[in-house]
Amino acid sequence: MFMPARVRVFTHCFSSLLAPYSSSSSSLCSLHFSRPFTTSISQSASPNVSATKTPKISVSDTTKFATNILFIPPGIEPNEVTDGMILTGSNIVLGPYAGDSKVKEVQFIGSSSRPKDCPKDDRPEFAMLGRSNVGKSSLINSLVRKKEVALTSKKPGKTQLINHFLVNRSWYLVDLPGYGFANAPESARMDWSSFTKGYFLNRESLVCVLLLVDASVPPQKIDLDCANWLGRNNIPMTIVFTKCDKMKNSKGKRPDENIKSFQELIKENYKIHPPWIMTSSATGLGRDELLLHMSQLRNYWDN
Ligand SMILES: Nc1nc2c(ncn2[C@@H]2O[C@H](COP(=O)(O)OP(=O)(O)OP(=O)(O)O)[C@@H](O)[C@H]2O)c(=O)[nH]1
Ligand SMILES: [Mg+2]
Repeated sequence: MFMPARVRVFTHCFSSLLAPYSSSSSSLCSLHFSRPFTTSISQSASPNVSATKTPKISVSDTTKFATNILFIPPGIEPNEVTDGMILTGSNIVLGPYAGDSKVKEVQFIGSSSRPKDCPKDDRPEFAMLGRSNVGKSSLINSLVRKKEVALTSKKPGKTQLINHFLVNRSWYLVDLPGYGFANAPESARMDWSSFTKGYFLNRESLVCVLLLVDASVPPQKIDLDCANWLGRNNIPMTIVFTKCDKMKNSKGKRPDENIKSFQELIKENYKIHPPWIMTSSATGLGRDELLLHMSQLRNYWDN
């Protein structure tokens, strides 16, 4: 049976034993659930990037404890994981598919108002998804180290179209309109469900969705609903916590506490925890690590 590569490999075993799902999008969730990606990897697959085999050294108690919530990429067995293979500020294990993650050039290719108008060249792509103002466009600028490749604003609703940015002439970063719009003017609201959902459900070249979650606020229902919707539709995601520099927040909880709460809520729905990483576009935190993670997803995809 034909199954897109992304479904075979990178979905995170969304549990069918879910607590009742309250989102109005539940009618879209009739697709089958995938098996854990770790069991669907071909044993004969060989990495197409050079990688030094990490010597087996003892695994700390922390790692042993965390193994069931680590993201273990293709090419590695859970018992091969050592502390040094886990990317800082994340649950992501770096595997043999990780390769050159340097951004040498970036080109803005164009904006599309409909998913069917997006580039048709099948290059692998990563899409930024998240509430309006969470920092999607800023993260693109941070990843490519350019200030205004993607336009940002303090006001929510800045990005209104599907914007494709070609990196190193070989893969795309895709900036998308945000959902939520809690503080946005009425004119900036849009029908996220018909516009952006169509993109996620039909884009064959989508390697992974980067689901951006603001770490400076407690978990929001709309973000959890979004994560659940992606899981139910077998769309692979990496949770990217943004604004982790906002540590001096005197009111409310700190980013690390908010991240922990979000993880706890996500854990209920995923048998295998999706990859997550802490970032800040203001300080560059997590930038290199996220690029490395994307390189391993991309290289496996290309394989
Ligand atoms: N402190 C801090 N501020 C950030 C960070 N990322 C983004 N911001 C700020 O958050 C605001 C929104 O950033 P954008 O990148 O435009 O957010 P967006 O998600 O693209 O928003 P929409 O296009 O409206 O959906 C801007 O004022 C950014 O400077 C971050 O990591 N730390
Ligand atoms: Mg934007």
